[in-house]
Amino acid sequence: MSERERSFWAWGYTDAFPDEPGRQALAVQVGALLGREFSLRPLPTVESARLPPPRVLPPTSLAPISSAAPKDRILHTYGKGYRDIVRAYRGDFSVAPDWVSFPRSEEDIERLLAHCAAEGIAVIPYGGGTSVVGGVEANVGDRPRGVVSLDMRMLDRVLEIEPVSRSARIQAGATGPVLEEQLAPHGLTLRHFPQSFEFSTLGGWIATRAGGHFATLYTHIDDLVSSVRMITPAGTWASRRLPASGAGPSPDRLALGSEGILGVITEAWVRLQARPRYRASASVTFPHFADGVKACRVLAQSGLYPSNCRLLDRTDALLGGVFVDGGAVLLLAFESADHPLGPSMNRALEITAEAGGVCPEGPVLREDRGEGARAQATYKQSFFRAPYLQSALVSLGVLADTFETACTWDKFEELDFAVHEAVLPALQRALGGGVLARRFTHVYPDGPAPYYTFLGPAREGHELETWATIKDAASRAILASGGTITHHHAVGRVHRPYFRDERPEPFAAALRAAKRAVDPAGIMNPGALFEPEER
Ligand SMILES: Cc1cc2nc3c(=O)[nH]c(=O)nc-3n(C[C@H](O)[C@H](O)[C@H](O)COP(=O)(O)OP(=O)(O)OC[C@H]3O[C@@H](n4cnc5c(N)ncnc54)[C@H](O)[C@@H]3O)c2cc1C
Repeated sequence: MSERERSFWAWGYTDAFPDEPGRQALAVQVGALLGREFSLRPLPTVESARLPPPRVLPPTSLAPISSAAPKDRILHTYGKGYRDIVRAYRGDFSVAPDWVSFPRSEEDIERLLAHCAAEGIAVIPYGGGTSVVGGVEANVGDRPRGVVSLDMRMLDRVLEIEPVSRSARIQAGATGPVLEEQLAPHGLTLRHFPQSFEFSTLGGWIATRAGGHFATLYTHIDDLVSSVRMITPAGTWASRRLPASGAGPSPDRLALGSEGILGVITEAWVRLQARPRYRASASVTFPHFADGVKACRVLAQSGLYPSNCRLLDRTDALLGGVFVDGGAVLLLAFESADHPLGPSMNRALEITAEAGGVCPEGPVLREDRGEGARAQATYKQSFFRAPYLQSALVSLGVLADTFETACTWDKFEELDFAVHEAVLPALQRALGGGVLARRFTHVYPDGPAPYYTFLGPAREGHELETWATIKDAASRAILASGGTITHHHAVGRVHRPYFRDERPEPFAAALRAAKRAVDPAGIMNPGALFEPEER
């Protein structure tokens, strides 16, 4: 377990949170973008946190693995979405769980679930707590007598590596860095890098169907899992480890995206890859965003499968501190453990040039010789800072959040138009202005995954209502124009009403029936995916 202290309100470690000069610089940057001045607000202290006393306490048999200490309850109250950070910044921990358990074995989990089922206490599986959709929030309706947060951090080992099939059996509480560190000496990687990699866990990725950093091919955890082990209140759900199977509906597919409502995922066999040796990268600028969209579609349908194909509009690039002389920039990359990538990159640049893209600096081709850690180091530099900055923005009085979707290529233009038509006026009405930036995080042969960031000057004391208005406008626009309510952030509690509109009703009935079968007392994460009273 890490010695470093995690912030009780913001993203990440307290020692990595931007210092005062860093926040001043951010205030200047965001001030220039939003056309007004922002000043530093005082940072909250844990002493000012308000939380109710626990309604129930762990029984003696569970006491050695449990804690009802205020600090532990505070740290397990929220995920890390905008509304979580705002509530924690305000010191509002009114929905804190009654206690937190840290199981060390599957037997501990079985004992905990049996106790909670008998006593009518809700159990919320907790991986890294990086949910941005209220997935770990103890907002569980009126029925449960109490709420336990079940933190998986003690179960973080790579248990077995099977090199012939390039697979590993890994415990669900392993975070990205912890599991990669254990795979590195074997020259292997899971190669799953969500932006929350530093804290999110294998179990959380499976439970939310996480999407990794790579733009194409094996980037979703769905494709990297070959079997799952889950402890449900009704018994152990363990699938067989197979490369593929046509034996009826897949038990893994039901565990994937189950968001803690069926049971606790304890381990999984995952498919590994050799660490990449060859890399190629290039930046391509387009006069208009639409030109970049066209290039991405042709690239996604070309069979080249770039590892990165991240199209940023001008505002999105500016948010990352990059000025683009045009309407969009495409960050293009390939990587392989097996073969040099010059030909793939050259063909990709022909495609982007046909769509009007220019790559003045040309591609960069690299070959790593046994420097397995480099992928992670590069990833760290470019990716780890961003979440810290989002929390820092809250402390400057900036409303900043993201939302994401996926749609087919034929619907993208209409969806993008509808999102702008809905969000910009909502920002104007609520905050007197703001900006909306967009990018593609993933591209598929049949459509992109657009990802939007909105920012505006928050109205102090009204942050949550304003956020809800903008989020609702964006979500409705997305659903009305053929997108999904989430491409990789999951449903949780925040997307629940929109998920209801997206899913077929017979499927919802089947899922509710599956939950009743494995969780007859209805204790597993009530309120995620379904209304708490929906059973
Ligand atoms: C800054 C930031 C960047 C992010 N970037 C990405 C990204 O690039 N891609 C992406 O997909 N998501 C991203 N997310 C969202 C989030 O990180 C993912 O949903 C992630 O998969 C959650 O993992 P976790 O371990 O933190 O799970 P938690 O947040 O702890 O839990 C999420 C849900 O899974 C359930 N759960 C957790 N562990 C288990 C288990 N062992 N068994 C059963 N249920 C469990 C919980 O009950 C909850 O419903 C980001 C979030 C933040 C804050």
